[in-house]
Amino acid sequence: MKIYYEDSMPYGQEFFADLGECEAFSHKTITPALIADADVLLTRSTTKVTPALLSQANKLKFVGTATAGTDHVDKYYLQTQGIPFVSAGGCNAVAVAEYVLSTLFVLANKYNWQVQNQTVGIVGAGHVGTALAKHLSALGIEYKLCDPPLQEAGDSRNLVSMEEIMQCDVISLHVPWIKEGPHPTESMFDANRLAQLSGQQVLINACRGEVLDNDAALALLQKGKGFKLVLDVWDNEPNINLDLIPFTELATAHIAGHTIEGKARGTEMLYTALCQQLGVQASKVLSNYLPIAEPSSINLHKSQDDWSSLSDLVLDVYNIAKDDAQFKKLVNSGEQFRYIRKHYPIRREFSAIKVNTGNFVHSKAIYDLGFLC
Ligand SMILES: NC(=O)c1ccc[n+]([C@@H]2O[C@H](COP(=O)([O-])OP(=O)(O)OC[C@H]3O[C@@H](n4cnc5c(N)ncnc54)[C@H](O)[C@@H]3O)[C@@H](O)[C@H]2O)c1
Ligand SMILES: O=C(O)[C@H](O)[C@H](O)COP(=O)(O)O
Repeated sequence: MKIYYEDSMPYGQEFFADLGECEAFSHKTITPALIADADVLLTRSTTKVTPALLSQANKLKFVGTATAGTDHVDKYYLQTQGIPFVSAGGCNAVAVAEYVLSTLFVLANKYNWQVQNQTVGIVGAGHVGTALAKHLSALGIEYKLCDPPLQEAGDSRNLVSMEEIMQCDVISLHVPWIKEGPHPTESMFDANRLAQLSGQQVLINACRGEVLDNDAALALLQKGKGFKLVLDVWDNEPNINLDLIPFTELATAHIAGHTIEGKARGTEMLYTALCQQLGVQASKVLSNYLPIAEPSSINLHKSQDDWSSLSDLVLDVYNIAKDDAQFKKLVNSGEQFRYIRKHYPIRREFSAIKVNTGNFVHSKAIYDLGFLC
């Protein structure tokens, strides 16, 4: 059996080698001819899985993406061909939640806010939205969730309208890119909605660039409309509108989900699904491969107040300001955008790090964030 996996997938060889003959490919050089003998195709979001790409893969039996987003895959085509398709929803939900938390602490330090006094509006209450809500809850930060599809499906949580979300201090977007149907998300934040934001409000987009009209945002910001924009994802990646960058508070190269755990969990999820498809017992687990974090334990800083200690801890483990500075220094083309993503430094999730909290008053919050005791 021939298995092709995208080279940006961590531990691809380790997970799949026992299941067949494995070959890594780059999204930059993959062609229909290269994967003509594929039984299995495993990608990340950088490979566009189109009928054209699969046109010679006549014995393809399984396609998987080790990502949460699936907009790069022609799922309808796979269905018409009877080819099973699997994605890795939830693999990087915690990574994105930690990205948003880091954003909150960085902006709180910059603008002298009390982070605990902010209300966060979460659009999309799926894996990422729920993980973010859990993190905010651990810290006692108020949040609201908006998800009309889940609301219609009878989700038991207290889901609110977009109008209520628009009143929040911070709005964080966690929906798939959906072009049509009853709840499309493409340009959900269009010129009209963006114009309703005040100068104090923060808008974070860490889902898909096309959910927020980048041109409209730029036009408003150029006119002095002062909402605070944080972008991890962009229209038309990797060839993004570079003019927008100076108007962002924080900007990164679509790396919100790029912890080692977030990426590798995606590989593990595909491995489990492929084993199931093949009727083989899954015997490998991610914990066999993940390296020990560096450092693997942290002593809580003795800061002037409790919230500073929490802020210092979160920013010690992941400080988005560093990614923002690197991005703004380096990015000047689509190629550079890709380069920054490919060479993203090792980032760990809170769950890889033990915190010695001593008798810190918020020890429970720290463990509820996922840190090890
Ligand atoms: N930047 C990154 O690194 C990164 C990482 C993970 C996911 N993502 C993106 O974020 C998206 C969400 O990820 P997830 O794992 O939570 O997916 P998910 O499928 O678990 O959740 C998405 C939620 O959005 C809701 N939704 C759909 N249309 C909506 C609308 N019009 N208004 C409000 N809610 C709506 C759905 O009902 C669902 O509950 C992914 O599709 C992916 O594109 C980006
Ligand atoms: O959808 C996802 O899971 C994320 O956007 C993910 O981070 C994409 O990662 P990539 O395929 O670009 O490595």
